[in-house]
Amino acid sequence: TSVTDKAAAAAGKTFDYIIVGAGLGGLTVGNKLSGKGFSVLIVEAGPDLSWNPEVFNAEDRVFQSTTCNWQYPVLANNGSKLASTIDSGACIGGSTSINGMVWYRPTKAEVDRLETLGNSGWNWDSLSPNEIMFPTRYKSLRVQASIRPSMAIVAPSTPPFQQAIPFAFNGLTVGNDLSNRTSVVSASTSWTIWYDPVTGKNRRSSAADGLLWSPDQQRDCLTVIANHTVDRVLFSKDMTATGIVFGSKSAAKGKMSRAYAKKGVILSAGTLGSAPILERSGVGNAAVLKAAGVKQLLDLPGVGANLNDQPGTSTSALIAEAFRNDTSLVDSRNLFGPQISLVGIDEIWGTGASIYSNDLISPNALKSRAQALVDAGAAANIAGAEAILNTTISLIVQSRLPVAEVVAESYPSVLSAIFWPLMPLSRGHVHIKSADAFAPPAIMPRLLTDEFDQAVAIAVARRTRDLFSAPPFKDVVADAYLNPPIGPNGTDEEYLAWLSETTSGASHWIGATAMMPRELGGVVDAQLRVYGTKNLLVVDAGILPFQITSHTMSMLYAVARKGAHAIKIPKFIGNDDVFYPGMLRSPTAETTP
Ligand SMILES: Cc1cc2nc3c(=O)[nH]c(=O)nc-3n(C[C@H](O)[C@H](O)[C@H](O)COP(=O)(O)OP(=O)(O)OC[C@H]3O[C@@H](n4cnc5c(N)ncnc54)[C@H](O)[C@@H]3O)c2cc1C
Repeated sequence: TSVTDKAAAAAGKTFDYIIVGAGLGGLTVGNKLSGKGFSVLIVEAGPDLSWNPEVFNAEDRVFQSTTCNWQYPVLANNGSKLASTIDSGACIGGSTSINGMVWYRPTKAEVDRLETLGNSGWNWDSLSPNEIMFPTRYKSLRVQASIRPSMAIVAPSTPPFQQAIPFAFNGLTVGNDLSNRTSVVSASTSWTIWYDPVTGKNRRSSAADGLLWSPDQQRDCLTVIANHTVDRVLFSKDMTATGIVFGSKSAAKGKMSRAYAKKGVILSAGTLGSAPILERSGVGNAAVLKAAGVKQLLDLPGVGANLNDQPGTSTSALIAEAFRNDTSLVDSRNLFGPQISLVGIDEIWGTGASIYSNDLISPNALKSRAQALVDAGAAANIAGAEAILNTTISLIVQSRLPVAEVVAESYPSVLSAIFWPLMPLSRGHVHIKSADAFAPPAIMPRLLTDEFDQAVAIAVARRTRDLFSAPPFKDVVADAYLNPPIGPNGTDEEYLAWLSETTSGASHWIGATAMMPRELGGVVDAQLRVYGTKNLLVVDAGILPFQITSHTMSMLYAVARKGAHAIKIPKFIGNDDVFYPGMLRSPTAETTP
């Protein structure tokens, strides 16, 4: 494998495939295609930071670090610029170089819903979720990589949360393994890490670590160019993708180069990167392209719409001074300390859940929700908006999947409950503002604009505070209302005001190049091909039309694997496959390394 910063390695050259973005999707597909002998060029906007401990050392992970982070600017619902930014991986490895490393499987119900939304062949059986796992560098270390015994199941340091969480969420079953969940549980989780016996530390299993740097994954026919941004896709007259225009901002006068693809161009620039590339290439909504000064080649109004993330924030309580060194209570920033609970509408509202489910399934409510999305430019048309909303609603109401995730953590002076609605109905958009490849896109997430999402967030905020004022925390907490500083009788309006100030995306951005029928506003078909084009695919998180309850990574490795399959590699799953079944072992079966 050749990894370089030099445009000359590709300028004017022709490859079988060109992949845009060296993140989870791009590296997975690149690994598969080059593994079958195709010549592959991957162009990545960010640098190689594999040497940087903030990236490789899982235990020194820095939250919201500026390292390898686009920190995309973000717009409020009224169009004004917010002070907060959006985290997204900006180096080789993409977001897997900076993410939270939490890993568990999606459920059958939601995977099967991809097919009922009109994506033939996308179901539980064909995606083989029982084989969904992450790549790691050393096969021999795969058991340690899946989960460390010290944090297996419920981390020993978290029993107080285990005791308290069912108090806050009525009827919540305390389970032990999110990876194999069949219903709501409260548990620790698996991490995309591997244990390095040489340093005695856990290393991050990023897509780059497992698929690019790994000694047994080297290729003669794979070239990766770092520090070069892809501006646009080149098309022939019949809209066949023939290559890309790319360049580095620092090169003299931003000089751009071209590279050519015989068999295909694959966009894997992430949800917030691929839609802008399509738009700069003339593919998208007519009004957006006109405003940006880009000539439209293909009308595809769904590009950039349907943008979605889970709206996250956290409540916290102040621990009384006498208990701040109590290790049975405080996990001291233990990487494996957080305990995750997934809660459904029944655990949140009990018998009152029917008020919400009746509203969700009401045809009139559906119509006005869909109209609101179209009016906001968050859906291409009413039929598409209704189809997507209905999919999520049926997962909430019929399948009774969890609607919120609560991550409980304890620090020396505070107990904290980070949470987000898991299956939001709110949608936003991401578009270009100009044809400048180096200008950030205009991102308007419109988080918590749907009343159901608001209701879930308000209720979970209240419930997590019940948790702090109940046993076993009651006697050790000095102030159960530290954040938000809203007392026990806070109104919905007070909570909503706090939520709108503090909420930001959970970093699971999806949907801006959604896979669904074109007439519903879809951007790619079930083979991940961009409608109306030839030899152009999108393989990244943007193709997921609705949220998955398992964080995105596990699902996306399956998407990328299926994407590579769609490119028709003969004998795709074989001995050379890098996804090791050993990862699937139940955490209970782990042994000390
Ligand atoms: C802070 C954070 C925490 C997260 N935590 C978790 C977690 O704990 N568990 C989990 O399952 N998921 C988590 N995720 C989500 C998960 O990592 C992402 O969903 C996943 O990596 C997305 O894969 P992707 O291929 O779509 O994009 P990415 O992996 O982001 O890759 C896109 C790549 O394209 C490059 N690029 C963008 N534009 C261009 C351009 N114009 N030219 C060339 N290159 C370009 C980017 O620099 C990037 O390297 C987290 C994400 C973040 C950011």
